Amino acid sequence: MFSNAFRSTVQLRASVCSFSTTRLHLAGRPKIYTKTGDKGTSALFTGERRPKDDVVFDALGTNDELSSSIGLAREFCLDQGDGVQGIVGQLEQIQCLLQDVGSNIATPRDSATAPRLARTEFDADGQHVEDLETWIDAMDQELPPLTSFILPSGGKAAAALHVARSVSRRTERMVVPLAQEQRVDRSVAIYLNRLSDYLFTCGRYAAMKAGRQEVVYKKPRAPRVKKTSPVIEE
Ligand SMILES: Nc1ncnc2c1ncn2[C@@H]1O[C@H](COP(=O)(O)OP(=O)(O)OP(=O)(O)O)[C@@H](O)[C@H]1O
Repeated sequence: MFSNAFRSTVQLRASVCSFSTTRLHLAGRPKIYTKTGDKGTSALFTGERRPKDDVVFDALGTNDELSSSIGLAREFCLDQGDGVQGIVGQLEQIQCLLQDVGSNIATPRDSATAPRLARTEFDADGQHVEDLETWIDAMDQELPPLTSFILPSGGKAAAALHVARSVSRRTERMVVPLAQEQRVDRSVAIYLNRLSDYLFTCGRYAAMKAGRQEVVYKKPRAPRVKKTSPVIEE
């Protein structure tokens, strides 16, 4: 299941790829369904087809979930308004970059042609990671220091940002093995790693701006053991 944003970008990108020639047309208008995926395989940007349970599609699908969960968090930030408008703009930029992350994942670095590799390179100069770090540091200046574990909480925007953070970590887990095998650029794994720190900080920041207390971890009390009178066996 794909978000419309993901579909439209993938299909836009697909239009420059060889596998787009299989798309069905109705009165000159491309249809959203090609039916080419019905047999359980799908295409990479190189045109290569693989089973849909291939690790590449796991990574692509999880990256899509990440963008969707950021989209939801962004909507909650918009609703919250005051104090988090800056985050809204940043999240939109990040969603655009995640489309580029998807292109990188869908273009195996170990087999794609040089022009395709160049077109889908991600964050070669580390600027996108640096932007995340700048945004994290700016929010940290305003936040109270962390003294205990916090639980995802602090209002709808903050809690949704924590969901996005955990999806970001799952995307990273899918991408790391591909990066280790040099099938995805290492910069993608680094970006996802920093993104989860950014989303964590955003969650705390949104809670603070909403005037909400973050729920902190408290060690649950051990159940009290009932004292029973000794059983005297006859
Ligand atoms: N289940 C999936 N999970 C993650 N990525 C997928 C999945 N299915 C397809 N993809 C990737 O997303 C791109 C766009 O998805 P799309 O749904 O158009 O593919 P399809 O299932 O092969 O085609 P169709 O839906 O037209 O039969 C594909 O080219 C492929 O790279």
